[in-house]
Amino acid sequence: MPKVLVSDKLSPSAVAVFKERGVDVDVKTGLTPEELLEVIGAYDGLAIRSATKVTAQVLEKAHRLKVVGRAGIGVDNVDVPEATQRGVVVMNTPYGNAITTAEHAIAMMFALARQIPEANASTHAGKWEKSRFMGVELTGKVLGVIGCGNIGSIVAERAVGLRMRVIAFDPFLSAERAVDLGVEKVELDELIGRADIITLHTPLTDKTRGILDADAISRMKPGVRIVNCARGGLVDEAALKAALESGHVAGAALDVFAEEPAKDNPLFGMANVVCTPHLGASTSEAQENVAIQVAEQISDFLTSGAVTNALNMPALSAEDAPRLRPYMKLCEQLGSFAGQITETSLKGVRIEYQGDVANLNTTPLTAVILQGLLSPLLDSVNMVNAPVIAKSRDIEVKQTKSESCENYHSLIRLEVITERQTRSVEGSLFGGTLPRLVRINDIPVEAELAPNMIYMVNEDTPGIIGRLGSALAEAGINIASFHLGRQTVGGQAICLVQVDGPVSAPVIESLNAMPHVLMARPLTFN
Ligand SMILES: NC(=O)C1=CN([C@@H]2O[C@H](COP(=O)(O)OP(=O)(O)OC[C@H]3O[C@@H](n4cnc5c(N)ncnc54)[C@H](O)[C@@H]3O)[C@@H](O)[C@H]2O)C=CC1
Ligand SMILES: O=C(O)CCC(=O)C(=O)O
Repeated sequence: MPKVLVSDKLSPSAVAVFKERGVDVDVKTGLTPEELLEVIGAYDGLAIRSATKVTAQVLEKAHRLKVVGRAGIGVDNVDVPEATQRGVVVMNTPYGNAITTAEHAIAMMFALARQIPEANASTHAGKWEKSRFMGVELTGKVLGVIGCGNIGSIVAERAVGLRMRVIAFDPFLSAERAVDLGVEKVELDELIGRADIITLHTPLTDKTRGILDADAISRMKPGVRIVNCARGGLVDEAALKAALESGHVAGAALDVFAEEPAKDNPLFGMANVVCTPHLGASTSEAQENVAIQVAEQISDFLTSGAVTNALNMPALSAEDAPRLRPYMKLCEQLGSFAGQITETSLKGVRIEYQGDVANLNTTPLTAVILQGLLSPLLDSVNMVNAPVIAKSRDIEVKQTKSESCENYHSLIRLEVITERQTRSVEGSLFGGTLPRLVRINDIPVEAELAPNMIYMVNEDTPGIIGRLGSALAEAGINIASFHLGRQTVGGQAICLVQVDGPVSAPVIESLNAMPHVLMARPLTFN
């Protein structure tokens, strides 16, 4: 039974989902980084929010870990490239807390416009400072939304409902979507110059870090207000402080900070700054949504291989997973066959999906082919990191699909280009489930791939099979099955022999030394 660690505070519904779906679960919140390093090796899955930092060090110790699930959106607390390298799938729950976070941004905007936190504190203190808290109306004001994805677009819709004029900057916002939302799509400079209030809803990336820096702030309208419910690093806090002090920025509402937990921030204590401790996603509804969603996603992945909302792996629905499973096996074997007979460095890979298989989601199949191909050549390759490894090694991967297929319901052809030659291998499913090799280097053959095999290429002359049989008999190796194929009479021939145990290097050497043998290799398959 797969085992999952819940290391951040998640709704108890998550535990119920794990149990229902046959996953063993431990809840250990508040672990120190050292404690996490000690326990992580025992788990197949890790469910987190933002407190747990899934660092390279944690991943190094996580020998069994297959999946990290973030109950939320931002995964800046997970070393995703390192997870990918180690073949760990990283998932998030992209929609579950979007409404809640958008509502928090709207609440922050009102809090800022009407100075509600300060007025609240003053009233509780019995001061009744009615004339001190003069606010501004939001109706008719220009709201600049930076990042108009799930959350930004909900904020925009709500703001339109408040009769604000909404302008948005997002390189991926289409003109049609902008019209649907009732927002005006603008460039960043224009937004900065026109907005009365700016709200941020982008992820923190190398491009967005400091998107509101001193220069951007200096170009804003005097009296502008800034709301940040996305990530702390988007706004330069020192520049914001200076602009608040000078009065150029009238106020800021911040749910997120450059360093969190934020215990000591330069903006704390300023009169015109409203702060919340990263509460954007903190409603019971959102936490219930993301906890259930992350538990479902992790469980499905660990029990059926279904991949939902992964950031480093193609999606694979629970419906597709069983249909792809027999092809996965075939693809792994085709890749592994090609990898085991490849000696020089790989330049390119061409994959053709023909027939019924062309109608399926073939991205995971390509990932498995690459896994099979690279595994004999490199350590620790799996379907998560294989495409990344191939890319990092400049191996060009091309895939084509064709619904027509001559002799089979489905055929998968893999062509591997190395420095010295191009080899191909083709396979199909017999009876819809049984993987079979049907062609090697365009020579027809029909073979099931078994744990121990010998692959031999030879000249098609009499006596070869007899000598091969004798050599194996002398070495005490029992032959389970024999598969032959040839290009033309007297041309190149191939032979795939299934044997009952591993074949030693001296036996392979003796086969390679036989006359008319061009190549003999031991092969192993899972
Ligand atoms: N305060 C909180 O508790 C929460 C904060 N968040 C933060 O909100 C962010 C946004 O979440 P979603 O809207 O769900 O993500 P999303 O992926 O749906 O939207 C992000 C948008 O930002 C845009 N974008 C990317 N780079 C940009 C750039 N350089 N300039 C302008 N736009 C750019 C993207 O095109 C995308 O449309 C998350 O990345 C997360 O960091 C999310 C949930 C809760
Ligand atoms: O889990 C939380 O409270 C933070 C949510 C968040 O920042 C996110 O989903 O990106």
